[in-house]
Amino acid sequence: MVMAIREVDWQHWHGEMPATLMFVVQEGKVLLIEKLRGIGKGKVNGPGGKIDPGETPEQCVVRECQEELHITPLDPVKMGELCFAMSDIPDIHCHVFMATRYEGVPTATEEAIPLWTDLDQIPYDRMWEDDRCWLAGMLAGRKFFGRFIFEGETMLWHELDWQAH
Ligand SMILES: CNc1ncnc2c1ncn2[C@@H]1O[C@H](COP(=O)(O)OP(=O)(O)OP(=O)(O)O)[C@@H](O)[C@H]1O
Repeated sequence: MVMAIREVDWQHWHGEMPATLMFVVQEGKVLLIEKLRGIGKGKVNGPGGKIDPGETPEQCVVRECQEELHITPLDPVKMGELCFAMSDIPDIHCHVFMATRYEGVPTATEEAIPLWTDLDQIPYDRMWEDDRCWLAGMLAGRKFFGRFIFEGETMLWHELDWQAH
């Protein structure tokens, strides 16, 4: 069977669901989570979630880290944006941040289990497929803009632009 790739008019695309992700990096490790509920339950990802009405992406990513891990990232830096055209859930527009400092102690909650991960041991086989395209480059300090088409959990198409240095 040949699967038709969904046509997406990216010029006029608008992600119905704005969301965020945070990657705290310290001493050669990145703070990932095993996500216990919501979209991508069971997968490894950064902490993050949906932006509430009236919230900025930065406010959201700090709140989500507080809720999911009981930490407050300090001075979040916006690293990129991810546009996900999804097949079975609303399209997601995700704002991705990094931080090198935080307050609090990463703590397991009902939403997430913290996983300090060596930068050279990222468990891509337990993560969303798109992470293979951008996560390593971002952790190396590069800013990006990506567009992806998913059918369920399978990535069918992607396009990634890296900001010039
Ligand atoms: C398709 N490829 C993908 N690759 C990488 N990350 C992805 C992703 N698709 C979704 N994500 C992230 O998953 C979280 C969903 O948000 P989600 O956990 O459902 O939101 P929130 O915590 O607000 O949930 P509840 O409202 O409590 O259920 C959010 O960080 C979002 O950026």
